[in-house]
Amino acid sequence: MAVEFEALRAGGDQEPRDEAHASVRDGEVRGLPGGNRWLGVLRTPLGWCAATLLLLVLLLAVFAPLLWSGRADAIDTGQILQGSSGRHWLGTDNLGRDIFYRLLVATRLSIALALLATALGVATGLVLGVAPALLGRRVGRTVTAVVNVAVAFPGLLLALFFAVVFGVGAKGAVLAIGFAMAPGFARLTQTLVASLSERDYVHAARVAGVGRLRILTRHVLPNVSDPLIVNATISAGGALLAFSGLSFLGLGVQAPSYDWGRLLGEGLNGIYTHPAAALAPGAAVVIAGLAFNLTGEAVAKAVGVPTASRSRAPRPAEMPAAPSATAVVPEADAAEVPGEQPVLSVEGLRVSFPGPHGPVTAVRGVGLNVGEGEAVGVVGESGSGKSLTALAVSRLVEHPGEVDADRIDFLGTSLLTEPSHSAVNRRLLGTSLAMVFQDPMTSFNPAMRVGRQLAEVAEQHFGAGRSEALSRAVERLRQVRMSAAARRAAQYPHELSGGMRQRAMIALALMGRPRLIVADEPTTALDVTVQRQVLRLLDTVRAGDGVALLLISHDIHVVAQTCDRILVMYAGRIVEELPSDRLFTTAQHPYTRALIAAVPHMETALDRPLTVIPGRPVTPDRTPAGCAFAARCPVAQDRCRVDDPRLESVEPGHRVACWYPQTGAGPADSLDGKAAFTGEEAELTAGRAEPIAARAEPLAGEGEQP
Ligand SMILES: Nc1ncnc2c1ncn2[C@@H]1O[C@H](COP(=O)(O)OP(=O)(O)OP(=O)(O)O)[C@@H](O)[C@H]1O
Repeated sequence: MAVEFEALRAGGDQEPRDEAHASVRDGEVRGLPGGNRWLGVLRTPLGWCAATLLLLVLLLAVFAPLLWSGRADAIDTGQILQGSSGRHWLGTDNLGRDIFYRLLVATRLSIALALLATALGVATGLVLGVAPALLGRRVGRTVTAVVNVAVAFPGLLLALFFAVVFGVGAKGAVLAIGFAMAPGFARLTQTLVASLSERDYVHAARVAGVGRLRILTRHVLPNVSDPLIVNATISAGGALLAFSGLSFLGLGVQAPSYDWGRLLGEGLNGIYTHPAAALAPGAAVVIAGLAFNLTGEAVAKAVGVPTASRSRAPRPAEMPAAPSATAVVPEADAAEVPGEQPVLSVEGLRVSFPGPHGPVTAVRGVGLNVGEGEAVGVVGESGSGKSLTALAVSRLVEHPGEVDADRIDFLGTSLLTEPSHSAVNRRLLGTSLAMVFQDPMTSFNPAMRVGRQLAEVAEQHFGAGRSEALSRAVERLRQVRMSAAARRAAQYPHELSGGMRQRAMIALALMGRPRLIVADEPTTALDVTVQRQVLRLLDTVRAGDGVALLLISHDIHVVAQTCDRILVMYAGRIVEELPSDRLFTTAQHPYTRALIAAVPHMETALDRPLTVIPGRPVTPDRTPAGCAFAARCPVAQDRCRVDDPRLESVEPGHRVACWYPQTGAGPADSLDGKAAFTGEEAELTAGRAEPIAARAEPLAGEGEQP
């Protein structure tokens, strides 16, 4: 019993089952229908053994009491405590009753009580497991702490404790075993829910204003059901063993009822004279327990969930390597957007996470404005804080991340006056802000049809009925040039190609009435052709509907082609802001110029090494004093290593945070010959920043096949 409980507890500590889900979906992507997978598993030794044993146990549980209860209960005082014989295969008990028939009849009670206890354990565990996601942070933390304490107790000890609390008898034992199993399930559920709540499609649902309960029931629980079912099946074997143990100790089933544990206890008195009477109930417990365990393993194999016997060891959590050195940063105001009030206005945005030596600030005083219908690109190396900035303005940074800002105004309303998940923020962001994430596969709930996911926004925000919402979803899919939109709406995300999924994601973004689309690396996972189509689609949407766009990318050419203005981020700060048509001619920050120079292009000489930016980007926990780029900068002076420069305006619409901005006709001029740059930069001219809308090519979505 303890072994099974501990296995369940260990399951709770395992890595989130992303791999499991990935493999399930991979199986589907490879085109294996669900039925074939199950048949395939049934043909394996594990599959047919599990199926045969389970069938045998269930048949006995259903039919044995109907067929043989008369014989099992028949008292024969002339045959008391007989050994095995042709008439009584396993001998008789102290009232002369046939032990073999009693054993068969006891199957029903033994199995039923074990299943009941398992159901109670799973249900209680589920409630405790989802509570932190549903309740506020404080209550959630308390529930998690209680679960953690309960998990620390050995399962056997908990079961015995509850058995004493709930009293002797079958009912008390069911409650005892059920509640003893609950902490393990709660931990497993918490881990699974927590791992899924960081998925893009959950973020997307959250930003679309879908409530917590609905997110949990529609987007999270259906996707964690596989591992829970597998663990429940395996735990049923443990519950059977636990129940037999309690009955054996006299704490479970009471006379005149009997289960295998009770028969085992009675048989033990004569173990030396009639061993079969004790061994047979023990064997029955082992066989039935094996049936549940093997079934659990077979189910796991079919759905692709790693079980305790098939999973790898948990990885230790990643720890920051060095003491936090959060630099003090000069605050920068966002550049003015000419004309009307900006759609988004952010000032002094900081995002920090707790570190071993105090908070580590990953976004350090970012200020930005996005005007009506304007496309603003955020570019920078990996880890520069682009995604966190996007998540922070969308109010999606999760605990323990802390967002602090002087101002985050969206459509003239401050998002800081209300808690991030407040109904006011949800409504405002849900209808007017949309997010498009990098990975179109993780951006959709794999268990829901595409059309339904789109329709959810219309149902949630516009009170549309089911069919009306679905027709709106199909209409939006058509708008993003999805071929056979109605058919695609009825498909699951894995049935669409990567480009189609990203189009569907944009259609999802358009289900509300977005005034701003935040697209975080929307084309990184796509090939070059599809990338162009998606970028052009975003541009068309922007031009057609006047939707503002905040496009995040590590590819400076992608943002230059798509956006009006570019913000270059380094180490959690904006180091340069300029119009994209001036990027290749007048960029002044050495980092921006290095980024431009590092991108190979058609004219790049293939016989020379590609240009790279020397050194590595700084991490938030090792941000140095002074300019964070100084250690990699070919023009840095002593001052750069001491004082961090402010983001200062150098000309209208152009701001640079550098003590020694590089001026000249092209980014390469003043840096030519320095370590980070080559003469190839000179070839990067203004003509390269051709806006996508200027091209006459049609969108080529129709021909795309999944
Ligand atoms: N939940 C978190 N806890 C601690 N640090 C985090 C967390 N999320 C992000 N960071 C850190 O914040 C920094 C900025 O992360 P962010 O994801 O914004 O970078 P990015 O520029 O978007 O990079 P990429 O292009 O690779 O996504 C990184 O150093 C990252 O390690």
